[in-house]
This record gives sequence, structure tokens and C-alpha cells, in this order.
Amino acid sequence: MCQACDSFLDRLFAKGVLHETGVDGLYGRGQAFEAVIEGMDRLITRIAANDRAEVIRFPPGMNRALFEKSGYMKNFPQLAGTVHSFAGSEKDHLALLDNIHNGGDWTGGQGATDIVLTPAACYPLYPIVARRGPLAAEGGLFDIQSYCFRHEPSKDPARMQMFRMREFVRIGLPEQAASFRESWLERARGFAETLELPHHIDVANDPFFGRAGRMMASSQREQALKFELLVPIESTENPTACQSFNYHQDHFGALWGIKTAAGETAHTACVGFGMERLALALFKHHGIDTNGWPTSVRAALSL
Ligand SMILES: Nc1ncnc2c1ncn2[C@@H]1O[C@H](COP(=O)(O)OP(=O)(O)OP(=O)(O)O)[C@@H](O)[C@H]1O
Ligand SMILES: [Zn+2]
Repeated sequence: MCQACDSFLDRLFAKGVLHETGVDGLYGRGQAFEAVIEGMDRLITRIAANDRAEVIRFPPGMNRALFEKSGYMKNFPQLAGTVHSFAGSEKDHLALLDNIHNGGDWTGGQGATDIVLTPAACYPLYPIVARRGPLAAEGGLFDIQSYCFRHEPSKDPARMQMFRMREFVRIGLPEQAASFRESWLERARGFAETLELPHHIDVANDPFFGRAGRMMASSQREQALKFELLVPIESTENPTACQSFNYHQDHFGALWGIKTAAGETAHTACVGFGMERLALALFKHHGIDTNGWPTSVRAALSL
């Protein structure tokens, strides 16, 4: 086999860092990969320790009714994933088995459940915060994590369909949201330097769907509402977004009815760490074998 023509993904499979499942973007994680993810999780927790954020961990699914209200289907229908289940009769069951047996479509009779796959870790948070009533004067700060789903199958190992997002979310006054995002832009540089990753930060936009979406994307860029920490993984010309820094203004506050202590609509900002992408960036730049990584990087990740 030609070593030079093996892709990065092939090398990750060959060394058991990731495991192939037969679906692009859906992988098993090996021990070394998970050790890196855990190390980064601890490092992120240390960086944010003094903030005393409220910790919430979510399962990979969220309430479908709340997802519908979130507007995700308006902006990103191409990425969403829903959970369906069988709820038919015995006759339907026999037909289903028949279809599986004959290679037919057995999924047509599946009905939607109350659960959809979480598209971004912060989506299930806002309705929880809204339900609690007005914020305290200091606002809210949350440390959240979820497996997320996005239907964007790709051979690029950094574009997965299921991946973990760790996020910090600030909810409060516009100044509180803005200064939170500023401070994380600074911390992110330090984080990437500690991990010895080549990086830069740039303004970005979300992949909004359709023609109206293109206008939303350009207005998002013009207002500099989204920044990304970019690290070359699959290509140097098109580096990969490994972290994002988003200011939603009062979008989620208005949508969910989140109020500040003074009764104003709350502003929100979130900082998302793409855990798999950061881990892949480390494997790309420091090598497939974590034993060979720089001592300081290994120490930072307690490897
Ligand atoms: N398909 C994916 N696979 C792995 N990680 C991802 C994927 N999509 C997003 N992420 C990670 O989650 C973080 C927060 O998600 P966000 O919605 O800001 O990404 P995004 O702007 O849609 O990414 P991209 O522009 O590359 O599609 C990203 O910065 C990235 O690190
Ligand atoms: Zn978010």
C-alpha cells in the first residue's frame, strides 16, 4: 500500500485512532482519541474554573417541539436529523420485515418521535433558562456539552455527522454578552498556543439555507456576529473551524422570552469548542502517536 497516498483519515483508521463504520462522518473513537478529548475537557475546565459556570450535560437528542420553535428548520433544514420509530400493527411489522428482507424501503412507515437530534449544544439550554424566570443581575453563565448531529457526510475527518460540542453560554445584558465573547477570543489564542496548534481567528458565517440564507450569512459577517478559530487540518487554504464565538444579540432572548433582572430581553453569546476537530488538529500537527507529542502538550492534556 502506498503510504504517501493514504489520507489522514486512512491513517487514523489504520492506527485505531478512529474506527470506520461504513458511513462517512460516523466513527468509533479509539483509546488515544478519547484520552485527548478528556485531556482537552479538563484543560478547558481549568481555563474557565474561576467563572463558576453552571454545568449542564445534554444527551444527543432534544425535545422536538422546542426544536421546532427554535427556528432551526428555517435556517438549516439540510443539516437536521429527526428520530423516528416504529408504531405500527403486527401486519405493518411483517411488511416492514419483508421490505428489509427484499432490500425495499422499510422506513416509510416510521413515525416521528418527540425527539430530534441536537444540532448545537446550546439549543436545549435556552428554554430551560427561560422557564426559570428573569435572570439575576449578574446574568447567567453555563458550561454545557452535547453530542450534536449534522447531516453533512464527508470524507474530511473534521466534518463528522456526530460530534461533541462543549460550549460556554452567557445570557444577560448586551455588555455582558459582548465582554464574555471578547474574553474567550483572548483565551482561545492562549488555548491554541498551549496546544501548539497553528491558528488564526477570523470572522465567519453560518451555513444558512437558500437565497434568504445567503443574505443572512452576509449580514452576520458584516456585523461580525461570528468568529472562528481556524486550524489547518485537511487543507492549509481552507483551514477548519475548531472553535466558534457567536453573539446572537437578542435573537434567542426574544424567541424564548428570556428577561434580564430589569425586565429587558436578554442578549446571548456562546463559545463552542468542536472537541473532535480540536483532537484531529492535534493528531494532524503532532502525529498519529500521542507518545511522540511535545512534552508540554502532553502535560497540558495530562497524557
Ligand atoms: N460537522 C462537524 N464535525 C465536527 N465538528 C463540527 C462540525 N460542525 C461544527 N463543528 C464544531 O462545532 C463548533 C461550533 O459549531 P458551529 O455551528 O459554529 O460550526 P459551523 O460554523 O457550522 O462549522 P462549519 O462552518 O465548518 O460547518 C465549530 O466551531 C466546530 O469546531
Ligand atoms: Zn451555541
